[in-house]
Amino acid sequence: MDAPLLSVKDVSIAYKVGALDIVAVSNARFDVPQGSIVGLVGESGCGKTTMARALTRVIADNARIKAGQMQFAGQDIVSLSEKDMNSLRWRDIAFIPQSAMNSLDPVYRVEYQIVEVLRDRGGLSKSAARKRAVELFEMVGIDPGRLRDFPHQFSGGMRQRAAIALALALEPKLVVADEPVTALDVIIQRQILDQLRSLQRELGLSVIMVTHDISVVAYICDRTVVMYAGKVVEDCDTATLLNEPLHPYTMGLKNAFPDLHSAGTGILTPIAGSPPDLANPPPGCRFAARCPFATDQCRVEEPMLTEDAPGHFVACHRAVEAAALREEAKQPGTWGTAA
Ligand SMILES: Nc1ncnc2c1ncn2[C@@H]1O[C@H](COP(=O)(O)OP(=O)(O)OP(=O)(O)O)[C@@H](O)[C@H]1O
Repeated sequence: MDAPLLSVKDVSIAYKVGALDIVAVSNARFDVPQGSIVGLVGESGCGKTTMARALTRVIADNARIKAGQMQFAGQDIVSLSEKDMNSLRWRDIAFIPQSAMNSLDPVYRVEYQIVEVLRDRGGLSKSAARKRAVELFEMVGIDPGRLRDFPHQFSGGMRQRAAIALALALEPKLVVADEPVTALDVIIQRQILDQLRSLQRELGLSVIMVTHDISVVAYICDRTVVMYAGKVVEDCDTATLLNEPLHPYTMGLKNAFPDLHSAGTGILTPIAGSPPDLANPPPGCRFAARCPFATDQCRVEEPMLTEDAPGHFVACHRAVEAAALREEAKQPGTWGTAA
């Protein structure tokens, strides 16, 4: 088997707020195989964006990567000099933010912005960059006649496509997309995800798709990493994750989202309660207070992420009983009773 394009190993990232250390990502580990789409999924605040941004090393001033390695194509992103990291950005690792307005500047025409990236970062001449901008717009399904528009003249879906075009400008190996379709309606979401999928196949890209929505993961991701309160709790291929999840949190997430394929008529069951305070996380399993299956052991002893079956990682003391727990998890009453 090929070496993964990216290998995240025991990464911890903390924010300093006054005297507090908020450990937003704690000992995260996962791989991104070459040419695959890997979902990073979990509720708001679980550390997905922090993890994703750390891959480009564009993190908040008060954030620090405290430990771990991020091996990307043989280089450790954590220990690269700022100069080397800068040459990796755009060219090897590109970022698509949640709001395209974070990558498109409202005061410049879209063409100018794409051409600037191609000239500055890619060393293209002005005429070659203009030609490439036309190709990129065609690639993401926007009429190149719209290149001279300003971002505000685009619909939300077009802006997001333009942000994808910008990210793909220099043919990166890895695209990190942070909730790229969250702000859009479901039909446009599907169109953009389909487009991203076909571009990913065509160009042999690897993609990290950050999302809180497990239906997005189901729709597009080959593998999925589930995060809870800064920890990776499950990581496996998406079909297994959806059909035979081992972690109760994954079981709960599945009940909580509509299916992107369906009209969304199924009954949704939220997971009662909220995640713990990351400045003062509880001992044991961080999900225990909301887990309908938690035992005394779960409340005191932290479960380690272990490989339960080849390529299937889980951090749960009760993983061996998962088949029975999955049946219980399907009952809506199971989820309202967490302490
Ligand atoms: N600049 C910051 N300073 C202090 N704490 C922060 C900062 N940015 C994020 N956090 C905290 O870090 C934790 C993880 O946030 P992060 O944005 O990575 O989560 P997320 O899963 O991407 O959530 P969302 O989907 O809401 O963006 C949260 O508790 C958040 O409040």
